[in-house]
Amino acid sequence: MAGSNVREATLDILLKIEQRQAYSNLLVNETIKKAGLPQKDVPLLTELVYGTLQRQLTLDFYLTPFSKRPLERLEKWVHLLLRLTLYQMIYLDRVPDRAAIHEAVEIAKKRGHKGIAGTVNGILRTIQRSDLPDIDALETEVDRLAVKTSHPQWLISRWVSQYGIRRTEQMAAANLQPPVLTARINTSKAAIDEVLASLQSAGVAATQSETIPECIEISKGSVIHTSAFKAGLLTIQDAGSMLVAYALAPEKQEVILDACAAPGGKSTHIAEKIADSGKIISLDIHPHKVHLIKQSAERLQLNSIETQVLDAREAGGHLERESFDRILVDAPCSGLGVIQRKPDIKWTKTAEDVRRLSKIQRSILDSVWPLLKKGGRLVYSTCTVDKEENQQVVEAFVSAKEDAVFDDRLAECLPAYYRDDCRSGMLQLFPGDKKTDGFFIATVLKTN
Ligand SMILES: C[S@@+](CC[C@H](N)C(=O)[O-])C[C@H]1O[C@@H](n2cnc3c(N)ncnc32)[C@H](O)[C@@H]1O
Repeated sequence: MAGSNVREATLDILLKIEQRQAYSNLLVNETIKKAGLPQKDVPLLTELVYGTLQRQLTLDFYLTPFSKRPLERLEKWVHLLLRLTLYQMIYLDRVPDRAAIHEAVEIAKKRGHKGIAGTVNGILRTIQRSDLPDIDALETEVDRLAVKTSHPQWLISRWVSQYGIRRTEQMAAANLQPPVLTARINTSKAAIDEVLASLQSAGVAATQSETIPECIEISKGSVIHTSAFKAGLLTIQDAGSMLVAYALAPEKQEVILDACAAPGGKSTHIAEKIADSGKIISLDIHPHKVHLIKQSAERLQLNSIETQVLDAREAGGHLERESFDRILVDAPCSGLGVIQRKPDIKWTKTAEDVRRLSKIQRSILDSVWPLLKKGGRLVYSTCTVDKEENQQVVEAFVSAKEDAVFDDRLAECLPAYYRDDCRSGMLQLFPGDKKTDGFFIATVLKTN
């Protein structure tokens, strides 16, 4: 595929994301599969889609003074083509500016008319000759940080009010870095060294993580076509997610509820931890997603997982009271901790979504609580850093239940590297801090 085709494919993906037709990660994977892109083009396509999406606010800030029309009044594809090209001019050293501009003009000629190609050419060539506008001239610290790190202003002010400016700077900067790709090895089936060697022979470069025993960090190559993956020796999972099974601390033969389980990353980890003994009931509200749990369990040859399509807010009325030793609520959330992997989240989620989700999270907790045995442990987790979905949900829940207390043995359950960050049965992980996504884990005990 020639360079302009990669850029056209990128433009199509960006347009679909803009029209909210799908999430970035799904579209990139689907396009790679469908278009049968040669392997050598995949890194460039991935970089162009994610890079342009990640940097879009900064790019628009730079483009604005050079466009006669306000950017939002340009045809959408023209606006996206300008963003995509400016991204290459500013952030991709390996693409010469004139090549990026030439490709853009060719695409504009093909998609539009001569006039549009001329406008695109004019804007980009003027930028090439000029100084970019100065972000530091913006009035407030929040505005400067928002534009510099390309995050919506509302989100930066929200993080500043929740965590202060330092932490916000750190998170926002980390979100612009390429994410660390990690996988979990099923160490009951194979030694890490064996799996690493098998991956290496398949062209995958990976090393064992220094923080979580069964975790490997992948620096090159794709694992899903390897024989080790097909044999069920590993699962792609973020390091933060791996900590959830630690926090739950399941024991052999126990009966466990995973209330929001698809695609099954944590259910399968729990099953691996208890050597596939006991029973894990894995619920999800979406039938097609429940299918993914089944597929994972099959690939990993795990028999202890039973799936059910069920709204966890109604689980209390469908499952037996006090029948579970442990319950995991890995709740639906805004995903504001995984912007590094899914940059569209920062442009699509709103403060209203956070509020709406926090109500769902609370009602799931309320519904499953009666199902937990006395003395049992519930783990609440999310992949967001927002306090309204994390501490505030779980603190309000615990204070509303007479038989619920935070379980401050959380730290003991976790690998040493994470222990100091636990506070009264809760752990908030931040992007850019401990090589994980932004992730929250709370442990709650049901008193006798
Ligand atoms: C954070 S994801 C779970 C990820 C999963 N635990 C894993 O590790 O692979 C949240 C899941 O909750 C599901 N969900 C959303 N609302 C739900 C509800 N009311 N009841 C049950 N599942 C729900 C979503 O379909 C989604 O699969």
